[in-house]
Amino acid sequence: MSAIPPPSAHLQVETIRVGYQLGAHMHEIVHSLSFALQRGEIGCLLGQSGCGKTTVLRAIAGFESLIAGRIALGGKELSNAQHTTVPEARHVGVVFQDYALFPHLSVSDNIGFGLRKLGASERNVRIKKLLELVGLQAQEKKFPHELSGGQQQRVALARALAPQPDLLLLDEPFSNLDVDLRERLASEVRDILKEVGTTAVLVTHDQHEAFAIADQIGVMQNGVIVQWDQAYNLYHRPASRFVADFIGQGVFVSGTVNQHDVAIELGTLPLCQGLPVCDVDEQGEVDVLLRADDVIHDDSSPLKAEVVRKAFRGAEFLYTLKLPSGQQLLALVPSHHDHALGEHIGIRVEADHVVTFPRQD
Ligand SMILES: Nc1ncnc2c1ncn2[C@@H]1O[C@H](COP(=O)(O)OP(=O)(O)OP(=O)(O)O)[C@@H](O)[C@H]1O
Repeated sequence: MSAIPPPSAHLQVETIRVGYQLGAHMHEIVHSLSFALQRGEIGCLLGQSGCGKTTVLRAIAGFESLIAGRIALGGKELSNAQHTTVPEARHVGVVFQDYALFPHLSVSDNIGFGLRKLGASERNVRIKKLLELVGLQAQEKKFPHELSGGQQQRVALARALAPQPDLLLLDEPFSNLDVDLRERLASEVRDILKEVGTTAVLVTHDQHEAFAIADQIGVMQNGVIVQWDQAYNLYHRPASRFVADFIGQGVFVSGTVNQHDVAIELGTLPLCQGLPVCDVDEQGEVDVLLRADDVIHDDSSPLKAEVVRKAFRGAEFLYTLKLPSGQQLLALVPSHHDHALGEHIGIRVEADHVVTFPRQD
């Protein structure tokens, strides 16, 4: 799935293999992984704990050498199997999960830390600009312990951006923050990176964070990228059952492909709606992915399903519904439709893109 990057890309990660030496044995963690980013693009490696995302980031930063492959930035080769340019010569900034601010330095001095080569007035102008960029003008004299987690992470971002790196790496930068704040800060960070035009790679296990910040997302599984795509396509056109399961909420129901449509317990769904070419991979018995937002609550529908579980999400309920056959579905329903467990409610399916996979028993 990971294609060889185009030679014009700003960041080229090309068939890299990375591992850790355990005694006499090299334990390979990342297997021939490739992706590329154009200048100013934000990429994200998204995957479960232990899949190797941080290892890829460390290889790009120059903390790990390559067993094979190459990494190039701005046309300059930084790593291959024979050579690893040291981290400090790469012009790559890193923002860590734990902020790693200097506790004894003020916000301004933290931001200006990497600007010591500049003259005092140039340095101050740059610090002021960065404070403005991250919205911390009022906090410039404070020390890290006087700031909230979100503010500290903004200082870390400003400090990493100060030397105008060719690439910024963000290693789970929001994982110490509240869930609510995470997504908000992720989209603020996106705005900041877009304003300065910095190319960036983020690693996270949180898909909402990935969706809020990235232009392109690589879903990782066991040291490989299984799909490199935009968030919309990962959700609506997952390339594998693993991606379908990992991204978003949904279930698989059994179906039978019949020329250009698929018959499921809830009716018949067109397989190629809106597509210029109808190219149906699977034939016969399949599993059909139904997202929670594909299942619509409709009192007038003759199709009924029993509410077996419900989770209040504020604006919506996430209902788990049981069909007469026993198959279960998920449905996101506006929360003013408050139905009791055991109640039978009318539903219909409204799926834009029908995604099928070979039947798995
Ligand atoms: N220094 C190391 N020496 C040996 N093995 C390591 C080292 N660092 C990581 N690993 C192993 O490499 C695998 C991938 O680790 P990595 O940190 O890249 O995963 P990750 O996807 O970033 O996970 P997490 O989200 O938990 O940080 C894990 O099995 C881990 O135990």
